[in-house]
Amino acid sequence: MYVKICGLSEPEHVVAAVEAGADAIGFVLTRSSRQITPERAAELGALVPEHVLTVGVFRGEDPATVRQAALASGVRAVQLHGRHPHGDFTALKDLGVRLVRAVDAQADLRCGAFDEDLLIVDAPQAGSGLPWDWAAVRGRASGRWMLAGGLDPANVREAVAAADPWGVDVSSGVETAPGVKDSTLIQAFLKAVRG
Ligand SMILES: O=C(O)c1ccccc1N[C@@H]1O[C@H](COP(=O)(O)O)[C@@H](O)[C@H]1O
Repeated sequence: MYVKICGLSEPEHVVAAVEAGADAIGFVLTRSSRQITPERAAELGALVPEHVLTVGVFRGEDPATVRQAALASGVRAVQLHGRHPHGDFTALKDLGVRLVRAVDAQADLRCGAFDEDLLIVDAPQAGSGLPWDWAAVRGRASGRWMLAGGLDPANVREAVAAADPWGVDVSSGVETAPGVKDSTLIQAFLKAVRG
């Protein structure tokens, strides 16, 4: 099970996620309480080994803005959250990073349909921490797709059993307050997923 821990802003939490076995780490580079600058993301990314994917999270920005922030931060992937048109992914194809499409369950749920490398199926309200009807996506998404939205160490096994995803993605569920990550919760999440 592929695991992405998102919305990191402090070195200790980046190190905790890597040591706990995360496959991907997300830095929010768009307007949010979790937003960090591309320069901060570059500092944090320097702590992440090659085999772990660093992901810059964007929502609503145009491809030129995404490109600029991706280059400044050095992330290895960009996540376009929401209903970005196919052309936004095409425009970023030459950037040399992985492309991640993050959408709600009503969108096209075939990973690769927009030339993306990874797909995230999220709650209607991204980053809210609110659980949703995970079972509704079972059998509808295909390829390398991650379930997100309201996951935490206590419910992630139930969510995986309900939706049968290829991976999982969490932010709020490993925080003690909005935007405040907790290393113990990060470790507990990885342990709950991997057993
Ligand atoms: O986390 C944010 O602030 C955010 C802002 C803008 C777009 C996406 C955002 N987060 C994404 O939401 C899910 C995690 O949701 P949850 O907090 O665990 O319910 C994940 O895909 C993040 O990348």
